[in-house]
Amino acid sequence: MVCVAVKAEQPYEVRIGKGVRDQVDALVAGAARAAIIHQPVLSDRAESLALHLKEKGTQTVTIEVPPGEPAKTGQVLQDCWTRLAEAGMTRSDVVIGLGGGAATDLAGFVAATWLRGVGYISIPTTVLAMVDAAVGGKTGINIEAGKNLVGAFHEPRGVLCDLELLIGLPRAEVVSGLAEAIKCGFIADPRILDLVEQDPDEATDVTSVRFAEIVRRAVAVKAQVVSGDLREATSSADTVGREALNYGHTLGHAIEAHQHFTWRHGEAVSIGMVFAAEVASRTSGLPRTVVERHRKVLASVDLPIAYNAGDWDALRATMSLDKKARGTALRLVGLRDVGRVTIIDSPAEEVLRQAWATLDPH
Ligand SMILES: NC(=O)c1ccc[n+]([C@@H]2O[C@H](COP(=O)([O-])OP(=O)(O)OC[C@H]3O[C@@H](n4cnc5c(N)ncnc54)[C@H](O)[C@@H]3O)[C@@H](O)[C@H]2O)c1
Ligand SMILES: O=C(O)C(=O)C[C@@H](O)[C@H](O)[C@H](O)COP(=O)(O)O
Ligand SMILES: [Zn+2]
Repeated sequence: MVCVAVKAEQPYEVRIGKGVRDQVDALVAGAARAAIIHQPVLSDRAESLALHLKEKGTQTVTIEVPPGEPAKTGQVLQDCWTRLAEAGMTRSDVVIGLGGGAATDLAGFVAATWLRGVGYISIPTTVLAMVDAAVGGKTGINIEAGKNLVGAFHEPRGVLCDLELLIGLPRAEVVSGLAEAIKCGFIADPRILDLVEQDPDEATDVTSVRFAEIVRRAVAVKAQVVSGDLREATSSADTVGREALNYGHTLGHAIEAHQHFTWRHGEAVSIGMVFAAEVASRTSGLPRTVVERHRKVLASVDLPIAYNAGDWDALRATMSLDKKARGTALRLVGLRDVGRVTIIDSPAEEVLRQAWATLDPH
């Protein structure tokens, strides 16, 4: 098993291995009640975890939420609060999030808001949630106007990644998670790019050694970046903190909103990274070879690299609600080279349009 430490007010570990869900006991210790918020596909596992905890003396309630983005809504949040009230959850009790990133984002936000904050344990069950969503304490929900516009920072007590849970995960979901791993490759660890490029098929095989190394490396990047800038508070053009993890997300999130949250997050981020690279090649000296490397490595695992379903002006307006924007200035994460992140402050509208035009598949 691999343990990756995250520095926070209360430091915690991301544990990656097989059977790590058995380790939940130590994290629940001291809580009289646990609420397990899970996606429908995990209902059997949620029930067996609940039974296990009951046998150890912890009262449990299981709360099933819709699969995917429909879980990240005000209505579902409110339903969860109602269930916690019915269960009599107190400040010494814990919420457990079991599922993909949509479920862990929601469950973390439930924990952040219930009684102004109770303990939270994350058990991610998708690639994307393991390498990204479950780590770092960003929690929240979407509103129609945009992605994750309502949320809080609330760090988990621990993150348990059981790679065996990924067996049976649809390939499209595996690949969506790889988009975030590839992002980590471009911003910090080029070895991840090598691992995908050398054998894209094996990279998408969740039972392979190659895949396990990609996951470990991506988690290490996420943990290191988050540990250095927990609240996304420090960034300048030369020293970029947690905002680096938002590479590809300014356009990516706008696409998700315009597609009414029906797209996979990683697919939208994939297009967003190509866009950001195209902008960076015009503003920050990113070599064209690196821009083309984006297209090649993303396409090698069947991630989308083109987009023609959008009205630019509408997408551009949504991008203004990106959380990195300050005042009227759009701020984009860019690269000077692989592993050299920069902030592109107030890019010229013409440059954005040019980068947008390169996404046209025709
Ligand atoms: N908080 C963060 O730092 C952060 C980081 C990255 C992404 N996110 C968020 O994460 C979300 C995307 O997460 P995701 O890609 O995991 O999507 P998801 O949670 O929607 O899960 C994808 C699908 O896989 C199913 N699923 C989950 N586990 C499964 C399993 N073991 N086997 C089979 N099916 C399974 C789910 O029911 C769902 O239908 C987005 O909302 C995104 O904004 C948050
Ligand atoms: O952890 C972070 O910080 C990230 O930006 C990781 C992203 O992959 C993730 O999608 C995050 O939820 C986006 O954050 P947001 O602040 O733009 O909503
Ligand atoms: Zn993301």
